[in-house]
Amino acid sequence: MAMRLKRHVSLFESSIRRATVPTVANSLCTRCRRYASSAAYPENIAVLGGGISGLASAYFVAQEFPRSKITIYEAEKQLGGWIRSQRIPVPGGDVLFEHGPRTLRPGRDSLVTQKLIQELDLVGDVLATPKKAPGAANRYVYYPDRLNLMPGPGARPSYFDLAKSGVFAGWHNILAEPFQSRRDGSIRDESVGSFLSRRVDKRIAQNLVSAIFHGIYAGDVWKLSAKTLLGTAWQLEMKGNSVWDGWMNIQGTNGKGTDTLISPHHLDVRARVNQEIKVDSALSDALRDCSVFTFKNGLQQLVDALSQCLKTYSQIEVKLGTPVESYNLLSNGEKQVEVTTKDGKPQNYDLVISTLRAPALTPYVTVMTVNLYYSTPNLNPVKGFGYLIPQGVPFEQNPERALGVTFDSDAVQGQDSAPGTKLTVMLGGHWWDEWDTYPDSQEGLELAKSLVKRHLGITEEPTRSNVGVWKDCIPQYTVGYEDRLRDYVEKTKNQFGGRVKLVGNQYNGVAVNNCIEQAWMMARGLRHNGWKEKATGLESRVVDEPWSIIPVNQP
Ligand SMILES: C=Cc1c2[nH]c(c1C)Cc1[nH]c(c(CCC(=O)O)c1C)Cc1[nH]c(c(C)c1CCC(=O)O)Cc1[nH]c(c(C)c1C=C)C2
Repeated sequence: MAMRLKRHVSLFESSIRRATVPTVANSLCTRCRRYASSAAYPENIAVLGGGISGLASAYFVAQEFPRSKITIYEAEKQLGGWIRSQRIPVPGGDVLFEHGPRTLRPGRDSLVTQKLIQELDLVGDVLATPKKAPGAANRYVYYPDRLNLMPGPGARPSYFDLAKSGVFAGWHNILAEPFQSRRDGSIRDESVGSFLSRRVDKRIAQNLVSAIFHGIYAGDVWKLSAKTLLGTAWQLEMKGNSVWDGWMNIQGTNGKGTDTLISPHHLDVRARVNQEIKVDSALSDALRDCSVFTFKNGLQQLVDALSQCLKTYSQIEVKLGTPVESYNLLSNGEKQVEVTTKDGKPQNYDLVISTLRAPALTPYVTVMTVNLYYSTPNLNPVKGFGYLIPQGVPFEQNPERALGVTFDSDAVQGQDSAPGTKLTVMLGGHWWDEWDTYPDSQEGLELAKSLVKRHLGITEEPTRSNVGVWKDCIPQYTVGYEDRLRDYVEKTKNQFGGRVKLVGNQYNGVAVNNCIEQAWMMARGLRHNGWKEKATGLESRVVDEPWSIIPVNQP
């Protein structure tokens, strides 16, 4: 703990040094700082929402502006949003139940998360699952009435069995893709399902790709946006007469092997991350060749370490159980934003970072997670990461409306002190769209037990279980998202003159890594008077510029 605090203090001091040099003149004149237009830094900042996006925003903004007072408003009594890990006592020890997000991916998107892990001194607590471990390599799709092992590094499925099940039905039509004419240029967007049906085969969307979209978005491929979620293929289609032709047309552009396309926003993020983020070898070695990673006490360890760290900053105040009702730009000439909470009196801020939901931008889905622990080890006859259930599975094979099951005792090892078998059944998502009420805990448990009995043959009663309903937890980037985002960014910029910055899982991806990266980008953009600019922080995300061609392996 002492070491952690020392590290925070030294980071804090170096931030103060960096921030003090250009602000000396203004810091001498506190009266000047009262007026936002001439102030060197925002005196009062509000962060709306205490999930991972809000906490990471407060952390990175505090590094940029060590003299600002930062208030975090959180509606719940607890920080961290739906990242929630719980230790449950069981006979012979305890086990960790993960209710929401459970693992992180180690790719390029995780570099800012890695920086955070280092600064919070969590490197020694990282648990990485090697790519070749059965808990990573064996990924299954349930179709139509059995588990199918998917091909991948370390997994050798029987191609005969795969062909027989029909899970890959329609793939041969990929050979005809180059001969399908490209879309009409006036089409602004379409669903993932429609795009795949048009370019390849409807069965690919129904029986296979919908499973992957269940695993990430718990969403419906017939509603999710191809332009947003299959961006590269969507762009390539218009670079030639087909996706394949577009791909061939961009090859050789850089003269350095295979080329690909990258959006202006991702190019910007990549350049800044490469320039500024350095990861120590201790962490990069720990994450080399790993498929996913988490912490000894689950993902909540990251939230807890971040919250503890923020508590050591005297500039930060956390208001729990304080839902924000509204925020409005004041017309007092000082460009301040008035934040009104449910019970409190309004407070004025020079800058607001909102991670709150924007209902006009995306709908949400609700997911039920049912954690099951059995004290019998190896109860599950299948070893692996888990399985996903595509939309094309017949109703009688999935009357519970489940999305998939993770095999937690295989996927992450080193969190539990008691042996046994741990699974999580995920239900609902888009299947529950328009539902007014959801199954209660008892019904949820019964649904999960009936599913694992039919799919995995597990009939034993779980020793411990937990059921959670996460209302509106995953935003859905549905058809037309890019246009709605552009309008929303424009409207927010004009309405608040740039004094409201936008961060969260509604903008640049739903993964924890995406949220942390975006918080860092936002905070970084506040430098050098960036906080005063008439911008929301998402301008590069909605810029109307062509995608760039870069080598696939460009760092
Ligand atoms: C707890 C429910 C969640 C579901 N999706 C997410 C959560 C938190 C968010 C999410 N899940 C995955 C990603 C991809 C990238 C990443 O950073 O990890 C995101 C943003 C991956 C994932 N999660 C599960 C699976 C099978 C996958 C697929 C890809 C892979 O092979 O890693 C588990 C799982 N998550 C959800 C369901 C329904 C589910 C089922 C087993 C919804």
